[in-house]
Amino acid sequence: MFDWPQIQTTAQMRATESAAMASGAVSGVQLMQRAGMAVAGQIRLRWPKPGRATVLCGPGNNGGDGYVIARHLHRAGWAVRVLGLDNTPGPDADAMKRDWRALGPIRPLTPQQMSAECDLVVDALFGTGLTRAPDGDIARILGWLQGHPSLPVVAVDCPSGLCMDSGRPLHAAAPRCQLTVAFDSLKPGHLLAQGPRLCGRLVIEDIGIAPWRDASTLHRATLHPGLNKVLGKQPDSHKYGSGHALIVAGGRGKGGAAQLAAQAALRIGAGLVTICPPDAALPEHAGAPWALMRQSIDDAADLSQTLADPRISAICLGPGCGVDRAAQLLPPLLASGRACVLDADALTALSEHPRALHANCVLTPHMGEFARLFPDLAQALNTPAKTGPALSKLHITRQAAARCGATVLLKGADTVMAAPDGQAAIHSAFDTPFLATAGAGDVLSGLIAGLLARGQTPVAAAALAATLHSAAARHIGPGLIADDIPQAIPRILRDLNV
Ligand SMILES: NC(=O)C1=CN([C@@H]2O[C@H](COP(=O)(O)OP(=O)(O)OC[C@H]3O[C@@H](n4cnc5c(N)ncnc54)[C@H](OP(=O)(O)O)[C@@H]3O)[C@@H](O)[C@H]2O)[C@H](O)CC1
Ligand SMILES: [K+]
Repeated sequence: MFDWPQIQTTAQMRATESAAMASGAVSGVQLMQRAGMAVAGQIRLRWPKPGRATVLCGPGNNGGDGYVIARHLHRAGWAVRVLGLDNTPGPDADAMKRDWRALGPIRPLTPQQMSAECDLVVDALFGTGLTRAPDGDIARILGWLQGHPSLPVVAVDCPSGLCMDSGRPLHAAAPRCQLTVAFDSLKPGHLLAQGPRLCGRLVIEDIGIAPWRDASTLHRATLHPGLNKVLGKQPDSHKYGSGHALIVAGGRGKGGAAQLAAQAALRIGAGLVTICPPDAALPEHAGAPWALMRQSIDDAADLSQTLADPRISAICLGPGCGVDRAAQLLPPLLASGRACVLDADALTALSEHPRALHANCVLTPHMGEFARLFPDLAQALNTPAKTGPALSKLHITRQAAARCGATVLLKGADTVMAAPDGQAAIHSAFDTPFLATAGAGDVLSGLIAGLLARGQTPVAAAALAATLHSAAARHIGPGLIADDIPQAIPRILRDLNV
């Protein structure tokens, strides 16, 4: 999707790594050397003056990376203490352990060996192989780190104790790291749930295994310069070439939400946008923006008649609409097969009166709305995570999309969108908490409607809209009100050279 970075699950990472090694192009030890060297390089870049490092090496290959890191930091003049286990790790990690032993001792991996007299801790305890909550001495070390929050921790691949498939900690004391250096690809856990808070600054290092990756159906939705081609228009374009979005509005005194959606659809470049309140509320929509067209829709028959115009390419139903009105308008809307966004009151109507959806629908629930539509999935996510891979927001969104046959965008600081065929994207925006404000969701629905009108596929429209929405919010910053977001879209488009 749009050249967005691939995200790989831990199972996919293992398969990629195995395929790379099976090809004979690279060995496990070489991969470990590259991984460890990359982390040491990132540490030296950010802490140019050599100091005192404690490297915590776990029982698997993550620990193997730790021994490589220790060796490189030692060579760069750092005073390095290594804490590791006696038991034999895999052959690659064992070889790296032996190389370190030629330079320095390995102390027991116990909390008694932890000392605040150091400048940096390297967490190479567990990576993608974590299957359960750490216990015993390792759990106590994690607790010790939690008790020393001012000590910088650099995570190798991920903070230990965090499930990389879900972003859910399997242990309450998973460390809050300053820097995480991950290998080859993002994993879902870097972007979901607690992952972003625990990872700190995230750097992905290429270790040369990209050619062996399976084509992923999961991407990170993010702003990048290539989007200018997606969002740009041809010099000879005609307004109908960019589609016609219809935004259904609610009754008297309830038109604001639809206005926000309509302005967003206009700003993102739908050729025409018409706002459709019931006749009694039409006068309330008389003012600016003058680019917006108005047409009353009173009932299902009115909507059917309006949708007879094939140039209407997307409909947004739900914001400020009223549950009864949404329930009344859903049948003709769904029967038309037209691309549509179903939000707010349309989602409540759907949860009260379930209806067959189709592949051109985008549902945009927040967690509360999702729980009303898919109670079993929401409840499963609420069950504490004890083993990895733990159930994630990604899993339940994919399951919901497959079950209802429509694209589902599950909102949050980590927004997940999934299509019924499994295509999915994660947009992680933990830096825009001020987006949790009245009307912001209506703007998101309008952006999706505008992009659907312009011909984007449902999952692409949802992922692009989520990305532009948070970019616009970031541009405005704290103090933002939802009305500001559509106004900021032109600035984001200009920055993208659209
Ligand atoms: N992907 C790549 O291309 C590369 C990855 N590298 C690094 O390798 C790790 C993944 O290594 P792996 O050995 O698969 O896993 P871990 O190091 O995370 O450790 C798993 C071992 O620990 C055991 N385990 C799991 N959970 C626990 C727990 N709670 N307590 C104790 N032990 C646990 C597990 O064994 P079990 O059979 O007991 O489950 C494993 O033995 C990756 O993250 C990268 O850092 C390469 O170095 C470079 C290429
Ligand atoms: K780690």
